[in-house]
Amino acid sequence: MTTSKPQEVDPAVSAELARLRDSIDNIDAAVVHMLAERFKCTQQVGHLKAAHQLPPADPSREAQQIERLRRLAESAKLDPAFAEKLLNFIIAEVIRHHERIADDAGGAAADAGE
Ligand SMILES: C=C(O[C@@H]1C=C(C(=O)O)C=C[C@H]1O)C(=O)O
Repeated sequence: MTTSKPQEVDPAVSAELARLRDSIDNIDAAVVHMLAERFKCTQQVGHLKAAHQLPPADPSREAQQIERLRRLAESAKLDPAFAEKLLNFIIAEVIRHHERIADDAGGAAADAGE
C-alpha cells in the first residue's frame, strides 16, 4: 500500500489538481441545473398526462430515447451502457413523480365527486 504525505506534494501538482477540481465543480453545478430544468419539464408532462388519463410511463418513447442517447454517447466517447443506466435511473424517478401526480389528481377528482 502507498502512503500519502500531502505536505510534500509538488506545488505545481497541487495547482493542477485544484484547476481540474474547479472545472469538475462547475460541471457538477451545470449537471444539477440541467437536471432541475429537465424535472420542471417532466413535472408539466406529468400534470398533462394526469389531466388526460394517460399512463405515467411510455415504454416506446423510452426505447427511442435510449437508442438516441446510446448513439450520442458513442460519438462523445462515453460508455453507452453507462449513458443508458443513467437515463433509466432518471426516467424511473420521473415515472415515480408521474404516478404520484396521477394519484393526487385521482384523489382530488374523487373528493369533488367526479
Ligand atoms: C416524460 C415522459 O414520461 C416518462 C418519462 C420519460 C423521461 O423522463 O424522459 C420518458 C417517457 C415516460 O416513460 C414522457 O412521456 O415524455
